[in-house]
Amino acid sequence: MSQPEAFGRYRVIRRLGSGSFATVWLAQDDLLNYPVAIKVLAENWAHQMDIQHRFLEEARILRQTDSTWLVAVHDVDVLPDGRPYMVMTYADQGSVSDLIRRGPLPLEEALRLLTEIGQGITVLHNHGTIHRDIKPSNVLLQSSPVGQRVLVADLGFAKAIDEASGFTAAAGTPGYMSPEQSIPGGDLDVRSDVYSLGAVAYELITGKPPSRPPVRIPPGRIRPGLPKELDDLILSALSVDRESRPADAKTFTDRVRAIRMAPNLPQAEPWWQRYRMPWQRVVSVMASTAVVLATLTASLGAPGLTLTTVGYTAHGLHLDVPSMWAREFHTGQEARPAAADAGAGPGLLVATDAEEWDSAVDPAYGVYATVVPGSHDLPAASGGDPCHERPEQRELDTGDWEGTVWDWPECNGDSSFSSAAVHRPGDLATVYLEVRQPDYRPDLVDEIIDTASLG
Ligand SMILES: Nc1ncnc2c1ncn2[C@@H]1O[C@H](COP(=O)(O)OP(=O)(O)OP(=O)(O)O)[C@@H](O)[C@H]1O
Repeated sequence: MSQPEAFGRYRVIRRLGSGSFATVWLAQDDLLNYPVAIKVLAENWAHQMDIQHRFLEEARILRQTDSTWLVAVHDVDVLPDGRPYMVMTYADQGSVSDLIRRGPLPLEEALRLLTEIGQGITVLHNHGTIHRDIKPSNVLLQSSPVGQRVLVADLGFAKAIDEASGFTAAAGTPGYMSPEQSIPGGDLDVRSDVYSLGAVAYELITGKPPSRPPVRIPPGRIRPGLPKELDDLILSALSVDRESRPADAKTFTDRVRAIRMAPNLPQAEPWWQRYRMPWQRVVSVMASTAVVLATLTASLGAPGLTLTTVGYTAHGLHLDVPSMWAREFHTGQEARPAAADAGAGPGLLVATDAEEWDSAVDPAYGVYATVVPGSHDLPAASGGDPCHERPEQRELDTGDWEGTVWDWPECNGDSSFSSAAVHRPGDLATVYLEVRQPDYRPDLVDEIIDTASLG
């Protein structure tokens, strides 16, 4: 769509973005000397009466609710070609999704944002409206004299359109939508929004949305040190059974506020996202955990990734592992039976939780490594199938290390698992490794292998 000069009295400055159903423009109200955001329904939808009706309905709700925590609609009109548009408050600081991408938020900041989002949704619930598409990209941010405030936007318009246009597919955004939303025509109530609030809370705190329901990993597993009440609240909001969720946005928000106001709110340093921190901060965090991590040092490996060097002196094996996994160390950890059958003896385990390393329900993230002397091959290393399905097998050559990697991109739902048997040309020893990580990143597996050294 080419840039129009103006919508009515509003002079267009630039396009802010497009969604599935509309384009949003930044414009200037020259009369009042104020910037506004103008959302114009896309041409292909604009001539369907039911969709026009929904568009205006969204504008009406936002006009009527007129809340500090919701995007305000100042005006609506129709262009000469029939496309309706609404004139909204301009959110000049992007969205919560942009904010999360920039790095981990201090817990206090995450809870403040969550409280404000919850207040916005409470206003909608009091108005008898279900948002239906709460996610970080639909929560906008605006500068205010006291800092920054949240503006909840986009009232589930996409969902409304799907219903209005008779699509049978379920709509919403995976990761944020409640299980009942994935049933086309499923009956929804305010507790669907409570589920999404739980998902947004999960992402604000851990940096990533929860897995598909049922969600089994509490946020405190990814960001240790969270108040237990917060873990419990988020998991209850994410319950598959909506009877187990907080009754509405207000109940949820009141509980977040109480946790935030409690004396001695912990920092709950975000281990999982530490690699996103600025470098200086990484150094100081590493220094403060050096006692726990014994003789380890921090180094930067892949762009943006903080690695901790670990050594297993029994085998002269050293390798770098992501610092956020290096919480517990076990030397002498038994190899998986199939690997043991192929000659792998006990090795080094570095993980977020050594006891849960092999748990199918709630696995820990980390790296297991051992050395098999006198061997060039470990054909059975992938056996024993920790993930109950066939792995993807690939050959690896890092320049230093050669061998085979077996990947299970989705291992029991909540993590990815890889095992590898690699050797250096000329060495009569094989290094056997396992990596369990939250997301499937084969590049990370390869990088860990690449950092290995023997001798
Ligand atoms: N009031 C606003 N102020 C500033 N930017 C806005 C405003 N409203 C929307 N935007 C931005 O405009 C873009 C398009 O928004 P829109 O709501 O149409 O779609 P979306 O939410 O990105 O996608 P979809 O509707 O398909 O889920 C987004 O990048 C959004 O952040």
